[in-house]
Amino acid sequence: MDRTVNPVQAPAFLNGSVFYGCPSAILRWAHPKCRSCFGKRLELTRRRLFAARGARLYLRGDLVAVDRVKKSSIEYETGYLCEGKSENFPHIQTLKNFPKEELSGKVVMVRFDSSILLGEKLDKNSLAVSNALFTVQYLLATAEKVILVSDWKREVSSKLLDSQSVSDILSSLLRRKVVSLKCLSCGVPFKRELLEEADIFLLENLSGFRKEVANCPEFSELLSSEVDVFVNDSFSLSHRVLASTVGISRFSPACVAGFQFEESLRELKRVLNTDKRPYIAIIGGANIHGKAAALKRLVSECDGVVFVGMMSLQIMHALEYSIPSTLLEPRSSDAAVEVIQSARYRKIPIITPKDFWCINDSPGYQIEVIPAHRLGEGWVPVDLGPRSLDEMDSLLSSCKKVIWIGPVKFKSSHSSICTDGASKVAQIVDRLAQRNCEIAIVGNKACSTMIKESRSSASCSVIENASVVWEVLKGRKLPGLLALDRAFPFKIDWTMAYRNPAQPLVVDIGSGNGLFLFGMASRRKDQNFLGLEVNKKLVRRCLDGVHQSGIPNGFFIATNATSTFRSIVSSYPGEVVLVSIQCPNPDFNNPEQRWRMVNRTLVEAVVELLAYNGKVKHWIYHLSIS
Ligand SMILES: Nc1ncnc2c1ncn2[C@@H]1O[C@H](COP(=O)(O)OP(=O)(O)O)[C@@H](O)[C@H]1O
Ligand SMILES: O=C(OP(=O)(O)O)[C@H](O)COP(=O)(O)O
Repeated sequence: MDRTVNPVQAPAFLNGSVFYGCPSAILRWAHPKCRSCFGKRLELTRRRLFAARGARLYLRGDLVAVDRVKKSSIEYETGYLCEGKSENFPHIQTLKNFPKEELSGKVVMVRFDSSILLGEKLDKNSLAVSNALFTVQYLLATAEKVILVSDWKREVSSKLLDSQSVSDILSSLLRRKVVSLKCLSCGVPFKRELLEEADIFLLENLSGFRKEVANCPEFSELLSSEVDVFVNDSFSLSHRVLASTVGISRFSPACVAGFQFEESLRELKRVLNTDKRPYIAIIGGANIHGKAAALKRLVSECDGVVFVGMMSLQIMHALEYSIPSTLLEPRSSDAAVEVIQSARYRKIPIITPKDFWCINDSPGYQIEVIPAHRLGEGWVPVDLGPRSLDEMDSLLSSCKKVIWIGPVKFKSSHSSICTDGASKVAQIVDRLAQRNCEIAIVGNKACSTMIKESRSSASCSVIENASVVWEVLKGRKLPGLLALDRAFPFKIDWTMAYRNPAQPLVVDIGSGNGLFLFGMASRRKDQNFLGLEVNKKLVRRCLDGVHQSGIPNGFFIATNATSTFRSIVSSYPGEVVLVSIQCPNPDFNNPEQRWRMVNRTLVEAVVELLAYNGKVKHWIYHLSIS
């Protein structure tokens, strides 16, 4: 793929002349506003820093060098990284918008979603299946070779699914011979001649490779051998960092979303839309502690919350109902109290079941409807009771949007007893759909119950993999999505950027007005300097400066460095010896309000790409990662 994209649509200005007297030269072209603000800004930043209590930052008074961050020394934040309340989904590259002529004669790899194409009950008429098949058929018609890759359960309904049987299933779905290709287990990149045999191939089952889950760069590189364009069509894996979805974007000249991926992203946006009011969330499932951040967000956006699964018992415990300790989840009480407090603060109803179908622990157990306050008497809830369903029905009757996320399910070894609470919730929701209420269904069990019970033709937004939605609700970025960021240049022509692109590279993230970069570049002619800055105007001005001064070792790209650092820097032919991050937004006190430049995605990419003995520098203060 030879397409070169300059993200600022500016030519690379290199006229061969040498750049002298850097500081004054910079001040000549730097915007007057930037000049006068610069000192002030640092002072303000310093003050903000002191104020940021609890943040693990300390001042050093000047530029400090930190030894290369060792992977083992990083203790990643295990809580949620809130990066703004709105999703800020990146504008991804899509197959639909990818120039057809760029596909011609190319080898394209499709990472498909086995839960769609190899599902036990495959419905060829479903939108997901037809979109997934369309991606492959479209590529068969436009590209030269198609390589399919996925992970799948080795056994489905006691039938062993080896690569050959999956090839056969795919052959019959696509009405085209799919040939199995065995190259991953040998660990050697395959030769292009191997592709002469057919038009479409299937690689081995990725679930057999630990390097896939560990996102090993060598494995991503192996996967991408001979691949010109990578198409990700497995949206349900977007919350995970896999070699075949995220790592591969480092090695593929172009990465785009397939038709099914694009449609799922659209669906996700519809699910999260909060325009219609009143908006009620029906929340099922367990693990209130792990979902605390997501629940806080739902409570902050909804006009009412109804708990229908194990989480309801944790909330009820915090509301001082007597709940047997065997039904309480570890570390659940703080999260439950926070959810209740947030709901009270917003004066929105928080509904827990008023009664349950329960079994007792006596021999030959009985099943009965028991009011919520009697749960402590040896009764074990197995389903929602009729009063609970009636209350839900009346609360929902006037709402205009409902999200149902998570199963109506209680922890019980007697779950085979079918009292059908989930079906009754689905019937309530279906009646709302018929009355023009916008419906979003999230999670496998909620979706399958809804499909079974739906009598209306009204459409619902559906996301089967609840984890993706929970992650977004927690405020996390989806790594699978970031890997398809449209801002990713297909390929940077480094020979246009630098006179000698083999020199060691220094990257300044958030290069702003370029002062630092120009200063360094004039002093160290033996290194190249790259500024990554999100503000396009500043970048244009910096590129003008490069042009006017003829500096041979400085270059700037307008981009969101957080999501594109990996893709841009990984294609640099030389070593990355220094990454400098100056004054990253220190406003830790109110993370929800601000876009955080330094986050897990960026730190991981820096750690991965920095040369051995490379350094990370912070201006004014040092961000302690441990
Ligand atoms: N994700 C990002 N990618 C590239 N540059 C960024 C990003 N976020 C912020 N910047 C740039 O980094 C510089 C410092 O940003 P920031 O710490 O937010 O300070 P300020 O409060 O001065 O904007 C600014 O020039 C800003 O435009
Ligand atoms: O919908 C859900 O599960 P499901 O897809 O099995 O029905 C849950 O919300 C998923 O939450 P979990 O990821 O904590 O199991």
